[in-house]
Amino acid sequence: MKKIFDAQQIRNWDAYTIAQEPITSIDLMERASEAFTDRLLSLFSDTDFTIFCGKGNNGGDGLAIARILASMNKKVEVYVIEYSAQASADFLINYDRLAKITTVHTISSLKDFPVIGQNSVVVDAILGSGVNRPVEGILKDVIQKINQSKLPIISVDIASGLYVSQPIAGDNTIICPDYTLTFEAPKLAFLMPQNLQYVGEWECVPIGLSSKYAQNTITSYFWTDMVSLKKRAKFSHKGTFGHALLAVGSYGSIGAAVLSAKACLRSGVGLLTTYIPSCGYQIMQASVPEAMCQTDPAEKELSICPNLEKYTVIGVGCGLGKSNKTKAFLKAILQQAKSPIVLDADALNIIAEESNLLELIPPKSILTPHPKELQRLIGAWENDFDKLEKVKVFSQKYDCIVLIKGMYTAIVLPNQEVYFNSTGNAGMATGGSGDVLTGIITALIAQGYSSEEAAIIGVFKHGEAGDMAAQERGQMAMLPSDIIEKLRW
Ligand SMILES: NC(=O)C1=CN([C@@H]2O[C@H](COP(=O)(O)OP(=O)(O)OC[C@H]3O[C@@H](n4cnc5c(N)ncnc54)[C@H](OP(=O)(O)O)[C@@H]3O)[C@@H](O)[C@H]2O)[C@@H](O)CC1
Ligand SMILES: Nc1ncnc2c1ncn2[C@@H]1O[C@H](COP(=O)(O)OP(=O)(O)O)[C@@H](O)[C@H]1O
Ligand SMILES: [K+]
Repeated sequence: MKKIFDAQQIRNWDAYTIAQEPITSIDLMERASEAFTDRLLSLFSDTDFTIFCGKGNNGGDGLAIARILASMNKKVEVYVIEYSAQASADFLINYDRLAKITTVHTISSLKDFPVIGQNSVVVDAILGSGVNRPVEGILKDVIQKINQSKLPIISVDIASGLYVSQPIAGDNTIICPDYTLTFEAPKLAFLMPQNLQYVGEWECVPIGLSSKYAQNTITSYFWTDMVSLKKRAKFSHKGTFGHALLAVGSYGSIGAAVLSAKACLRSGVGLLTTYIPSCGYQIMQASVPEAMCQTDPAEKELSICPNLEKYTVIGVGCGLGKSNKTKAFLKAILQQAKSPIVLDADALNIIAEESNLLELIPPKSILTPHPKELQRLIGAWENDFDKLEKVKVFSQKYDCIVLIKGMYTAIVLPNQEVYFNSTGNAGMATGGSGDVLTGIITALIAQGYSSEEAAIIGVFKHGEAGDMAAQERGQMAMLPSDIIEKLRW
């Protein structure tokens, strides 16, 4: 698990490392630039480099990177954009160091903009985490020119012009990089779908910032890049791992019920009962023999709430449909449940339509909407940051855990913490993947994980299995069933 910090916290992290390691600020810049260059060269070994620098520390990095590349006999051209009379101290030191070994060009107006060789990659070191307003004048012109260059663009730390943890206001001009190599930790901006073009592929380059600072600094944003699991006790028995009920399926969607059931069983549940419409009985018994199966008296839909007493946890919604009878069933299940419920798909759509049901959601329930379902629940949003804020309000108000599913699924907790998931791929964007997730999370709660843990771990393992399936079959060929088959615990 990594913490995600805002721009001010990043500045403090830098300062804390300098004071505590101790290391001078210029040496820290050198370390960052060396780490960046290492990774840059592993991506682009046979190219020339054209580096555009601002006059703050991001520009200072650019100058140091240029010097390191030049010392390796790489062909490098460096341009400093003269948008301000001010320059940071470490920029000036690196300027002097570089000017001793090569020419440093300046760009004061667009006529200074170079013709860039076609074998070059562009390194964007204009503005970093210090950006605090939209770019104008020569900065804007240069950024536009770079974006038009059609050459690969690699941003140092963050694309110039992009805010670390704020939405973009108006029509800002921002570098559109192919890659962002960011220092130490992910930035919130990278995880917002609306910023895709301003991030490209991204990865963290470790530069040895203080781990103590990271431990002691409070944030509400986290990046889940690993999870830890409870050990399965040696003398355990099936009763140890809970009895889950999956109330799922309707005529034409028994497949959703089967997928959620299989995923639940592949995720360590002690006992599973599926509660499905009668039409699904034979399908379920034949395809998931490990699950017990109870049927609703209605042929094609769920209509009556079964006795819930013996169940540790309930998952409801996959393939449910929204008939009036099913709405009544859902209301009854919400009223009778004594513990958190995992709510997915049509269970969420019904709740969105019948807002009086919101108050009935048991505390610490987990809601797993995809974007459309989320919009039905919370209404439209202005941008991804606004969406996050709206979900936080919802989560706190109804004391429930809400997932914003998709790439980097966000798990929003009632205490206002948000966990962004690092696993998963676009091969999972196919009907049934969400049913698999519901089964996984339900199984984890059955085994005694808290709702918060179950959501974070379940989403991570779902994505991890999806990544393995994609590796084996390719994103286009993989099926939700493959995700289930690839689950490893
Ligand atoms: N994190 C770390 O630990 C490490 C970080 N390092 C590096 O430092 C970078 C952050 O450096 P930084 O703070 O000097 O900010 P940076 O982005 O270069 O901006 C400079 C100045 O520009 C200004 N300005 C802002 N917006 C503007 C605009 N639109 N148009 C015009 N001007 C604008 C604003 O000054 P102002 O004009 O407001 O006084 C601002 O202060 C970071 O991204 C990373 O690359 C590494 O070296 C080592 C370890
Ligand atoms: N581009 C993507 N990258 C990573 N994960 C994705 C992507 N698209 C979808 N997923 C994941 O796949 C699942 C899809 O869920 P959902 O849309 O509810 O599917 P369904 O309702 O058909 O079962 C979610 O867990 C989501 O996070
Ligand atoms: K940059």
